[in-house]
Formats: sequence, structure tokens, C-alpha cells
Amino acid sequence: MENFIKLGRKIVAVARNYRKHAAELNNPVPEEPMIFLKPTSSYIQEGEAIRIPPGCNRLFHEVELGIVIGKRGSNIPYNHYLDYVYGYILALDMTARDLTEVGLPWNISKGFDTACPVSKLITKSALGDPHSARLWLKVDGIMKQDGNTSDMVHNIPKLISYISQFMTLEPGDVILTGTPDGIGPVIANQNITCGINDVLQMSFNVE
Ligand SMILES: CC(=O)CC(=O)C(=O)O
Ligand SMILES: [Mg+2]
Repeated sequence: MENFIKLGRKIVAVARNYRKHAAELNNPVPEEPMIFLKPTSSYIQEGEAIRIPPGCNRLFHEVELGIVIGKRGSNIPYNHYLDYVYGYILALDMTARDLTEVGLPWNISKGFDTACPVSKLITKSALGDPHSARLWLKVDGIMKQDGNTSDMVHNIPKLISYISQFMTLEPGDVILTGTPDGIGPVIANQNITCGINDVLQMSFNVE
């Protein structure tokens, strides 16, 4: 499972899961988790660059905690969620915001090649409490996002139990848990560095 990318399973992403982020976009906070999919062809790892998709003039960063699923399951009970978590990753849900604003679906605006930069796997023990993890992101060294997973509207057991009512979760699937506030634009030749607690940092250039 260290190599969740090679397994090529699905990326399930959660939208508007932090109140301040929903507010910065003037969006309502959904009562139930709001889910979309990103294709696994959008994965990149450190050493690869983020590429601005054709027609995009407002590419935005979103730093997120990702959950890597370790066991197949559907209708997973809330209290059993941890049995299905293999580990975690730090991820970017890169978003072509001008394409998102054209309307739904978000397949291209959030699914273009390079739209999902990810870290290597973080073990459960290395992360500690996933509901108390600092997520931060800097663009060219300037802090833009500085949030904490304690502010998630729908927590990890809720996300796993909710999603698995509709989609069987499989080993290697990744759930992106939504972004805290502070999202903003990046342009070519800028650098994004982000981190989670003192556990891990990663860095990507925009091409
Ligand atoms: C509209 C969005 O970008 C929603 C999203 O991806 C989020 O993390 O919130
Ligand atoms: Mg997102």
C-alpha cells in the first residue's frame, strides 16, 4: 500500500469541509459531505511539476489531508473506520478555478493532469491524531494557508461511513478531506511548499 499510486484506485474528494473555506467562496456548508472524484492520472509526486491546464488563468492551491484506504469495505460503520485506514498523505487539490466557476461538473477543473500532487505515505503512528493536524502551505515562501484538521465539518469516521454507503472503498483508494481557508492563485515559475505537523513537507514548482 506504500505504493497507492501504482495501485491506481480512485481518488474521492470532499468539498466545503471547512467552514471558513466555504465562507471565503460564499458557499453554503453542506449538511452531508459533498463528494467528487479526481482521476488517478492527475497524481504527481515530488520532482514533477504542476502544469497549468489549457484555458486556465486562475489556478488555485488547496492543501488537504488525504486518507489512504487499506481494506475493502462498503457500509462501513462509523466506529469501525480505523480498521479501513492504512495511513495518510499530504495532498494538493489543484483547481482551475475559472473552469470551476463555469459550473458543474468539476472533472476538468480538478482532474487535469498534475492536479493531484501527493506526498509519500504517512503511517498512522507517525501522524498521531488525524483530527488534530496542522496543515500549512506557502507560495514562494509566503504563508497562504494555515489550518487544522480539527476544524473539519465532517470528520474522518463520518466521511468513510458516508462515502462507503455509495461507493465500495478499496485498498489504495484515497479520500481528500477538503481544504482549510486561504486558497489562492499560483502562476508559472512559482513554488508551493506545504506541510503537515512536523511530520512531513513537500514542494512543487508550477510550470
Ligand atoms: C470548490 C472547491 O474547490 C471545493 C474543494 O475542493 C474543497 O476542498 O473545499
Ligand atoms: Mg479541495
